[in-house]
Formats: sequence, structure tokens, C-alpha cells
Amino acid sequence: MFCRCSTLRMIYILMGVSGSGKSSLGAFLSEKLGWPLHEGDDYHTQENIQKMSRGDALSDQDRIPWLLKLHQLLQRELCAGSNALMTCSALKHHYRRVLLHGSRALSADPHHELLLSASPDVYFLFLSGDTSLIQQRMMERKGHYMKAHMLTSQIKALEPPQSDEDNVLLLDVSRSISDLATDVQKHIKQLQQHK
Ligand SMILES: Nc1ncnc2c1ncn2[C@@H]1O[C@H](COP(=O)(O)OP(=O)(O)O)[C@@H](O)[C@H]1O
Ligand SMILES: O=C(O)[C@H](O)[C@@H](O)[C@H](O)[C@H](O)COP(=O)(O)O
Repeated sequence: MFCRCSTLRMIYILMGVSGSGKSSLGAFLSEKLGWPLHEGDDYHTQENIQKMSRGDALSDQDRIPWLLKLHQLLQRELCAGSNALMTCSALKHHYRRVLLHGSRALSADPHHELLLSASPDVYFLFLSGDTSLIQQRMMERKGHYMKAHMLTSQIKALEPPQSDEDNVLLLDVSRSISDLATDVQKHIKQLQQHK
């Protein structure tokens, strides 16, 4: 259950395929806003990391326990009344529901109204754009277990947020990190005005 209090706080989940810029934008925003950044990849099991390092895509079974851990972390931040940032690929609609609603999303009817409604204070920043640009950046990225050829399976798994997910800000990966951060800051201002 999400805590509801009157203090203004928000959590952004930076989502998108590997190489889309989640960590880069997350680190930039964390520095600029002074908000903590939780790197979703830090919560993967060793088995998941080893699997991805071997070049195998994760399955739903691999990801669900990871998403439940991230859900708990989100809840702790919300209950503490903190602003925070989190990176998480959150590739599928179901994964985003698990992040927002935890185990309730596993047992409930997927079309249940509760699960389709936006969760207050939690927004997704969806980094999306040209596949060849992302692939190029992954090839140039040094020392990461996720190699560029894994992008194909990431894109195959991706279910871009549709209109029933109205808690999403779309960000184009071709833009500079500082321009993307400016858009996020504008979004924060708009939310503050409407609180
Ligand atoms: N908007 C951007 N402009 C230029 N380079 C970027 C941008 N976003 C990410 N990169 C670069 O692309 C690579 C992948 O970004 P990263 O933040 O690691 O993605 P992710 O966390 O989604 O896997 C990094 O080397 C990063 O420096
Ligand atoms: O759901 C997944 O398949 C993983 O979470 C994946 O999307 C994630 O991208 C990797 O953990 C690599 O990490 P980077 O996103 O930092 O490349």
C-alpha cells in the first residue's frame, strides 16, 4: 500500500532498454536535484548477473523477485516521505505493475481498475529512441557485463507504456543528458504547481 501524506515528494523510475541512458541521466539528476539514486541493477542476484554476462536474456521468473525487491525499496522511500530516483529497465507492462503494486499485481486480475490507475507520486521516465544509436553507445561503453548484442532481446521484451499508463514522461535518447534533465526539472515544476 502506498503511503499518502501531504508532503510533496516524488519518485522517478528511469526505465528503458539496456544502454538507453538510465544510469547516466539518473546520476546527473541525482547530483542536480540532491536526490538519492537507487541503481536497480545493484539488486539483481548473482545468478541474474551471470546469466546476462553469458549473453542470455532474463526470463519473467528471473525478473519478478528482483522487481519485488525494488517495490519494497520504493515503498520505504514513499513512507519516509523522500524524493528519490531509481533505475530499472521495467520493460513490460506487468513489470511496471509489480514495481508499483508489489505482490498484489501478481495475484490480482491484470485488468483490475486499481492496478491500471496511476500511483500517486511515482513517475516513469521512459528513455526511448533510435536502436542503432543505443547499440552504438553500448558498443562504446566499457567494462559492463551487458554486451551490445543483448539489445535485441531487450527490444523484443520491451512493451512501451501505452495510454493506460499516464504516469510516464517520454524522453528521447538522442538528446543530451543536460537537455533531458531540464525536461525532468520542468516536469517537477508542473507537478509542484498542481499539488
Ligand atoms: N543522452 C546521452 N547522450 C550521450 N551519451 C549517452 C546518453 N545517454 C547515455 N549515453 C552513453 O551511453 C552509454 C549507455 O548509457 P547508460 O547510462 O549506461 O545506459 P543504461 O543505464 O540505460 O544501460 C554510456 O556510455 C553513456 O555514457
Ligand atoms: O530486465 C533486464 O533484462 C535487466 O534489468 C536489463 O534490462 C538491464 O538493462 C541490465 O541489468 C543491464 O544493465 P544496464 O541497463 O545498466 O545496461
